[in-house]
Amino acid sequence: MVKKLADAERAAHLADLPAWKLAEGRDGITRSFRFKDFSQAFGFMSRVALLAEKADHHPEWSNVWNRVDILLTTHDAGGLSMRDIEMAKAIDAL
Ligand SMILES: C[C@H](O)[C@H](O)[C@H]1CNC2=NC(N)=NC(=O)C2=N1
Repeated sequence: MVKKLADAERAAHLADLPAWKLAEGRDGITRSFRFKDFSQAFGFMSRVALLAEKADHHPEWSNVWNRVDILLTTHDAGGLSMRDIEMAKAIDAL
């Protein structure tokens, strides 16, 4: 059973993810992406979707034209877990 990260763990892992921030009002991490146009944004979302399926760990996200906003939180843990950290690193590596 995946567990929520403790405060000290969060700080350590977030130091490696400078583009991600702790979410307001949700126990997770968020990042906003801007692309040239909708087609680029959707292509990015398609790649993230494949990562999510492979990891069985899925983002909460929204898309408006060239903007993609992602929240990563672990529903099974009720908050931020290592699965979110690992998914954020995989997304940053796309
Ligand atoms: C049954 C399935 O493995 C689980 O529901 C997975 C699916 N994707 C998931 N995604 C996220 N973000 N959190 C989860 O706890 C989670 N659990």
